This record gives sequence, structure tokens and C-alpha cells, in this order.
Amino acid sequence: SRETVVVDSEVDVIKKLCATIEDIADKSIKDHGKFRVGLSGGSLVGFLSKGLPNIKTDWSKWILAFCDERVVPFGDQDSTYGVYAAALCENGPLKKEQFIVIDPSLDVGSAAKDYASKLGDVFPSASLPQFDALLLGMGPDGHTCSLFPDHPGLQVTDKWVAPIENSPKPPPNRVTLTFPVINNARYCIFALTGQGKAEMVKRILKNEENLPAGMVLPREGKVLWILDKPAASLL
Ligand SMILES: O=C(O)[C@H](O)[C@@H](O)[C@H](O)[C@H](O)COP(=O)(O)O
Repeated sequence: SRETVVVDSEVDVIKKLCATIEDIADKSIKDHGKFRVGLSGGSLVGFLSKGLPNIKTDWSKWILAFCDERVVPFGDQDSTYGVYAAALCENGPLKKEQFIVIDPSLDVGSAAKDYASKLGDVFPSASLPQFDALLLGMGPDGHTCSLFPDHPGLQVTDKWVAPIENSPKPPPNRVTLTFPVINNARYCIFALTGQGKAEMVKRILKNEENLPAGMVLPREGKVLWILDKPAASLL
């Protein structure tokens, strides 16, 4: 099922996003003792860096993986893990050991295989990883994770993690969760702000065009789009 919530501003998007995460984390920890969440990069990093430290949760039960990650050294400004670690570990509530990270020293294909096996350790008995929540953004072209329009990565169904070597959004080399994993999540949450996303939001949520972000429809789970007024202005 898909739900859309429109709030006034970015501050409200952050509040709604973090309140929703707090609630899902609480339910997940009560249900199976862990909260297994996938993080995206882009503007979501800023939203979570600002909002997460305020939530009430048992941080020790969190396991954080990445919906997609750039295959660059962790110290590189393009490393999504690197930015989250600086924001949430150095003097924040999380420890680096709680993050499931790629091995950036590998080539992209090997990094994808390596990451899939690390996910296997997090979801030991599963035939398919089932994240409690995947936190997503959407690019102005309708991409999400590192799954881009008209890109072969969209069709991958025999892998949990796909290598992307020609990402239209720099840097070019990334690994990304694939749709079998994405649509096996209990919750997928998009957080979008700004007029720059309005056209694509309309094409996906109103016109139902088949773009990557619109293909996020968890089989048994829920997808929630949290938009500020500018991003929702064409709905
Ligand atoms: O690593 C990445 O680049 C992100 O995972 C990417 O998928 C992001 O979510 C979208 O590009 C939206 O980015 P913005 O929110 O910054 O527009």
C-alpha cells in the first residue's frame, strides 16, 4: 500500500520522517529484538543527521545498511557511510560497528557480491533480506537508490545487490539494493523536498508513470511518501 503525506516545510518532513522511524524501530525491536534499516545518500543524509539524534530508541539494537553506496574510500566526500559516520558516530548515538559497510577497495562487481554476503550475515535464515525500513530519496529523474530510468539494474532479480558502473549521477561506481530486496521490506519511506522534485512527483504519484521510485511497492509492506509543499505542488 502507498500513502502520501504532505507537510509544510523541510523541518516538518524531518519531524514526520523521524517520528515514523521511531515508531517502526520500536515495533521492530519489540517484534524481533533488532531494527534493520537501509539508508540512502543525497539530501536524506542531512535530514537524518538533524533529526535522528532527537528520537527515543534503543540505539544498541540498530543495524544500519545502505540502500545504495558509492564505491569510493570512506574518507571521500562522496562516501555515504563516511558522511553518516561523521554525523552520527563521532559524537552521536551510533557506533561504526553497527553499520554494514562495503569494501571500497574492491572493483564494483566484487563490491556488490561482498555486500550481498554481508547482508546474508545480517539476515541469516532469510531467502531474501527483509529490512524493517528502507529510507529513500528520489532524484529529479525519478531514480531511487542507484536504480536509474532505462538502466539494466532495474531488471535485476537474481541478485540482492547490483553493481552500477555508469551511474548518471556521479560518482559513477556504486552498489545498490535491487527490487527483490527493496520490495521485500516491511516499510519503505521516501522523504522529498523542494520544487525541483515536483514534476517527477506528479509523474509518479499522479500519472502513475513507471519510473524507478514508483516501482517501490513492497509486496506485504507499506511505502510512505513524505513531501513538503513545494515537492507536492503539482499533485
Ligand atoms: O547515494 C545517492 O545518491 C542516493 O542514495 C540517491 O539515490 C539519492 O537518494 C537521490 O539521488 C536523491 O538525492 P537528493 O535527495 O539529494 O536529491
